Amino acid sequence: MPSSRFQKGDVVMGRWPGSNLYYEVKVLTYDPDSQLYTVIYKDGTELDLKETDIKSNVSFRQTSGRSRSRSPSRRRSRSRSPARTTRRSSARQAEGDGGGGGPRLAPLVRPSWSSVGGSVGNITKKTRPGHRFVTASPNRTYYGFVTRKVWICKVLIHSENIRNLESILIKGPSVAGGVWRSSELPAAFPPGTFLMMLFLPSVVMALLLKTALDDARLLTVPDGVPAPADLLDWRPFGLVLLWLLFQALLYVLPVGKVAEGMPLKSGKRLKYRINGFYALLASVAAVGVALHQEVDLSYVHAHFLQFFASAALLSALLSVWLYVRARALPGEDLAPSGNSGFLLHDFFMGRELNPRVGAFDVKFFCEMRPGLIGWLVINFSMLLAEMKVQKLDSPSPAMLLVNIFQFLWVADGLWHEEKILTTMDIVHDGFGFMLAFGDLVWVPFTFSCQAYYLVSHPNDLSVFWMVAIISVKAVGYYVFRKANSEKNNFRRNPADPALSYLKTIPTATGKSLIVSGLWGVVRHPNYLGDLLMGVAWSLPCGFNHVLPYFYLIYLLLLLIHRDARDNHQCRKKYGSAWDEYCRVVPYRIFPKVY
Ligand SMILES: NC(=O)C1=CN([C@@H]2O[C@H](COP(=O)(O)OP(=O)(O)OC[C@H]3O[C@@H](n4cnc5c(N)ncnc54)[C@H](OP(=O)(O)O)[C@@H]3O)[C@@H](O)[C@H]2O)C=CC1
Ligand SMILES: CC(C)=CCC[C@@H](C)[C@H]1CC=C2C3=C(CC[C@@]21C)[C@@]1(C)CC[C@H](O)C(C)(C)[C@@H]1CC3
Repeated sequence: MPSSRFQKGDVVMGRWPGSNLYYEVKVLTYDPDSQLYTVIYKDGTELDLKETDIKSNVSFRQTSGRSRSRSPSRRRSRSRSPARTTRRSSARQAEGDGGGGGPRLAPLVRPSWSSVGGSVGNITKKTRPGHRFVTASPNRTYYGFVTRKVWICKVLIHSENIRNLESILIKGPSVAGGVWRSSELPAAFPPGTFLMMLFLPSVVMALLLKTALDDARLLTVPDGVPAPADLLDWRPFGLVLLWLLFQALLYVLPVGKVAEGMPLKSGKRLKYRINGFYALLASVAAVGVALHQEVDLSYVHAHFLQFFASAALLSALLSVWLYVRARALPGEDLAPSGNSGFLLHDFFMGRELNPRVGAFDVKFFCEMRPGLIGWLVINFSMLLAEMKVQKLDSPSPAMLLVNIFQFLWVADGLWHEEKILTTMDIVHDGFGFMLAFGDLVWVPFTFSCQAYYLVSHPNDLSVFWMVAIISVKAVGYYVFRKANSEKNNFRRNPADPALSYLKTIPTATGKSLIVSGLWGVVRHPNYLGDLLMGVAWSLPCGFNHVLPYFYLIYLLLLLIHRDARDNHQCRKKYGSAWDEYCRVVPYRIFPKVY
C-alpha cells in the first residue's frame, strides 16, 4: 500500500463514525483513489475510514494517557465492540430486561441524529484487559465526523460489491472473500467479461429461438441462427429508436415531482424527475391511439428477433458512448466498481455513476422507462398475436392473466419510482453494458417469455386453476408490497406512530432492524413475495415446458445471490447486531427451508 501511513495488518485505533470513540481495529486495505482505509473492528464490523480518523496505538496511548480515560473506574470497565447491540440500551430498558438467552428485542427506537450518538453513548464504558479506548461522555454526543446520511452513503459507495449473479460468473472463484477492489482485479478478468458480453445476448437469442419452436423442449435444437442480415431490419430498428425517443420525451416533460437522490461522494444530491407513472399512462394512451388507427401491433411478435437485435445493437452503441464520454470525467463522478483500467471490464460494469445530459439522467431513465414499459407493449403485442395465430375472438385466460399480472408489477414499480433512488443500482453501480443491456434487452425480451410462449403453446385453464393462480399472485403481491413499504416507511421515518407495532433491534449506527411481522419470518420477505409473483406469472403456461419458467429461475438465482451480497454488506454495516438479527430470524427467503 504505497504512500499510506498505515499498512495492511496494522492494529490501530479507529474512530467510530458519528462519535468521538476510538476502538482497536485492524487495517485490511487502503484504497489510494478514495484515500480510505478499510478496517475491521473486533466484532467483525468492517468500515472505511479516513486517515484522520485513525491513530497509531502509540500516539493513542499518549493522548489517552492524558485524557479522562485514566479514571480508575474507566480502566476497570469491560469493552464492547462498537457495533454490538447494547444489552442495556435505553430501548431495552424501556421494555424491561427480561434476562434469559432469548432474542433481545427492543421497541421502536427513534434513530434521530441524537440516537446515533445515543447508541454509541450506550456502549458500556468498561475495558477488558488488553482493550484500550476512550468513550464519549454519557451526556454528550459528538457529531463532527460526518453526517449520518453521508456516512451511510459512504458505506454504500465504498463497500466492495459486485451486483449480480453475472458478476460472480465473470469474477470467478479466484477472488478471495468474494469481494475485490478495482486495484486488485485478477488478470483473468477481462476474458471473463468478454465471455459475459457474448453469453448474455446468446441466452436471450436462444430463449427466443426455442420459445418460437412448436416443440419447445429444452433439448430441442433450433433450426439455426438467423444471419445478421436477417436480424437487422431498419423498420424494427427505427421503431425501437422511436420508442426510446418517445419515452425520453415523456421523461423530460415537467410533470410530476422532483426528488433528490442519495448524497454523492461530494455531498451533492442529484435531482430526479419522478413521472414514471405518468409515462406509463401516456404510453397506454399511445397504444390505444395506435389500436384506434388500426396499427397491427402483432407486428412486434412477427419480428420479435429483429426487435431484439435492434435493442441489443442500441444498448451496445449506448455503452460505447457511455464508455467514451467517461474518459474525461473527474474521479468523483466515477463508479467504484467500473474503473479498474481494464477496458472490457470497465465497459461492462460502467465507468460513470450517474451519466447525465443536462438534467437527463440516462441510468435512471433506462432502468425505469423504455425496457419496463416496452415489456408491457411486447406482452400486449403477444396477446394480439395469440388471437391471430390461434384464431380466437378474445385472448385466452392464460394470456390475460400474464398480461394483467405483469402490468400490475410494472405499474407498482413506477408508482413507487422514487424508492429506487436508494437502491444499489442507482447509488453504487456504474452504467455500462451490463445495465444498459439488462434494462433495454434483458428485461423486455426475457421477462416477456410467458406471453411469447403462450402465442404458440396454448394452455387451457380451469376455473379452479385460475383461482389458485390469482391467489398465489395476490399473496405474493401482498407480501412483496407490505414488506417493501414497511421497510421503506420505517427507514424514512422510524418514529412514525403508524409503525409503533414493529419490534426492532437497535444497531450502533443509529438505524434499527425490524424483527417482527414479515421481517421476523424471513430476512427477505420482499424477495419471497417477488418469487411468489414469479410463480403466478409462469403457472398459466402449464407444466409442459421449462421455458416459461425462465424468469422464475433467473429471479431465484438473482435473489439468492442478492441476499448473500446483502447479508455480507449488512454484516459489515451492523456487526453483531446483524448476527443477532440472523439468530432471531434464521431463514433468509423461504420460511423453514432456506
Ligand atoms: N424482478 C427483478 O428482476 C428484481 C426484483 N427485485 C426486487 O426489488 C426489491 C428491492 O430489493 P433489494 O434492493 O435487493 O433489497 P431490499 O429492499 O431488501 O434492501 C435490503 C436492505 O434493507 C435493509 N434491511 C434489511 N433487513 C432489514 C430489516 N430487518 N429491517 C430494516 N431494514 C432492513 C438493509 O439496508 P439498510 O439497513 O441500510 O437500510 C438492507 O441492505 C425486492 O422486492 C426485490 O424482490 C430485486 C432485484 C431484481
Ligand atoms: C442479466 C442482466 C444483465 C441482468 C440485469 C438485470 C437488471 C436490468 C435488473 C436487476 C434488478 C432490477 C430491478 C428493477 C429493474 C431491472 C433491474 C435493474 C426494478 C427497478 C424494476 C421495478 C421494480 O418495481 C423494482 C423496483 C422492484 C425492481 C428492482 C430491481
